[in-house]
Amino acid sequence: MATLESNRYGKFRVRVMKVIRHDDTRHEVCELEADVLLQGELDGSYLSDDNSSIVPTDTVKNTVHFLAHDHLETCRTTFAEVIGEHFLGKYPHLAGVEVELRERKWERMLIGGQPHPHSFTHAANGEPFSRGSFTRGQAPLLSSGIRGHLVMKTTQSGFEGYNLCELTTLPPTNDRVFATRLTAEWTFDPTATDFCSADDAVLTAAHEIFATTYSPSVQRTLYEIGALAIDRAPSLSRIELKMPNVHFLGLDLTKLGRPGQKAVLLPTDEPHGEIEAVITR
Ligand SMILES: O=c1[nH]c(=O)c2[nH]c(=O)[nH]c2[nH]1
Repeated sequence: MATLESNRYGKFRVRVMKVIRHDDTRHEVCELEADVLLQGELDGSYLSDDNSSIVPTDTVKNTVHFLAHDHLETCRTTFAEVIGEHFLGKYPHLAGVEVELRERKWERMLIGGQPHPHSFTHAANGEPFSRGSFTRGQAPLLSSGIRGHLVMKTTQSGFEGYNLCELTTLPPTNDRVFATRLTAEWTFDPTATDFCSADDAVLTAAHEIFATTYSPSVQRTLYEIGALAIDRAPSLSRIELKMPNVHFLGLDLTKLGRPGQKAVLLPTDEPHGEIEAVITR
């Protein structure tokens, strides 16, 4: 006999762009793509032909557009909260809502060194996102993060003193290129309100550790980034970091008449090291 163990449904990839007009020519923008998943007393729609519990996914899409019109400012995480609370408030048969918002970041163009009031360029280094998990009767769980933020340093990184065995061929080094496609997600404690300044603090901490400290391993640098982020952003309770080691391999150009050269490297995508950790307060 079959049993319906769990179920949820919603609309994915709902896109929206809001122009916030401070006056005729000075604008701000916020472009998002939303995934919204609903859970609750919905079993009837799977176990019978009764659709009465289903808020159509088309309505879910319209809701995101409507809420964007009335409430979207420039803070993603706040808008995730608006969406989650709207669905739980409006539909008593829903018990839980999951929201993910991915942002396309638009940055003001610099024209003659001055930020332009209504012309923007895509700031494309990584995909910023926010997630909200809303359960009726509980405080919302909100997080923010970035996927695939590419950073590189060309020295002040090494890897030595690691485990050696008969399968080890890696030479130790105290001077290597270190590049990573940082993915991080930081969770806010329930009292947090200023999500955007926490986002800025985390990325600034990541850049600062990466650029200004010697890295003895990706593992160590990852931890130092997480620890400084927790220190600098008091509203964070937890940060999860993923730092693939994007290798640039030394090229042997001896046969081309350039023995021992260190300037020309081979960028590689695979295989890559994968270093991950969760750091909590
Ligand atoms: O920083 C590093 N951590 C590792 O775990 C590792 N493994 C490896 O081959 N190179 C590196 N570098």
